[in-house]
Amino acid sequence: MLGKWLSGLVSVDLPPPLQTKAAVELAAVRKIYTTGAGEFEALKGIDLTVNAGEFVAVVGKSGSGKSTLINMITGIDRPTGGEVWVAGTPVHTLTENQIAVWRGRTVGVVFQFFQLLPTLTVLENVMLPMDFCNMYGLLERQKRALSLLEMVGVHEQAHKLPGNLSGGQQQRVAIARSLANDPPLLVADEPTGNLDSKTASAVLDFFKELARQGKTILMVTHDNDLAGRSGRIITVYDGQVVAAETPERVSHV
Ligand SMILES: Nc1ncnc2c1ncn2[C@@H]1O[C@H](COP(=O)(O)OP(=O)(O)OP(=O)(O)O)[C@@H](O)[C@H]1O
Repeated sequence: MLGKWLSGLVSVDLPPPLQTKAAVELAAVRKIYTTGAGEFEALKGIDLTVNAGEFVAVVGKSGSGKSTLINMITGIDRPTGGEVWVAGTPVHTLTENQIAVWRGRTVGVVFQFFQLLPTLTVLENVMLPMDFCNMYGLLERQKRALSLLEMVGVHEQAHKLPGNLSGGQQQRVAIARSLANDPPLLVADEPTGNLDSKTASAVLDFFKELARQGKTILMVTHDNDLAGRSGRIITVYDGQVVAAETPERVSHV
């Protein structure tokens, strides 16, 4: 059943991306949640441009709309209005199947609680996005997964189950997995929220290095010190972007 669905996805066509310098462009993005208590406008017309190779931290109080914003960019959820462009693809126009394929190839996602599959080995977890998108040959997938694990320093754990690794090691595996299909954009929602400060700092260094190599990184964080080490801080307040400053500027306001 799953295999049939996956092979169906492999044949899904995506619109050819437009040539653009921007990695992410949001225009007048709105998100309204409908609940039993009525409608709630979580995003109130967001305009935002992030260029390729930028490392951007997204900060803001709890409930301000950071995760909702990130979910619009990854296609995990859809905007009620406005446009979301990622690397020249109009994400807001894609079908559900197109979004699944597009995300697998274009966006690496890292979560606070790692979300590794507990019954697969570390190696299999990292190979999963390549299997899902039918990227690289079968032998190449394993080689590539091992080299990504080596890059994040956990290759010796490759044949263990995630539950046998520390939190910091699991997050490194999750980062390796997010890079499996060599996506141009990495989106991390509170990636260090469950890590001690030393491990969190190491994860941040790793993101900085990836940005230096040309990846675009968007990281939601509650940690102002870590945000200050990114290239740019975007502050979300009450469903709106209220500041998009350089860290130097933000640290003085
Ligand atoms: N599925 C949903 N249905 C209804 N309301 C939602 C839903 N998801 C989020 N919200 C509401 O939208 C607002 C923004 O939520 P969001 O999770 O984006 O904020 P956040 O800044 O990421 O918060 P946190 O830092 O606590 O994760 C909140 O008021 C939240 O309660």
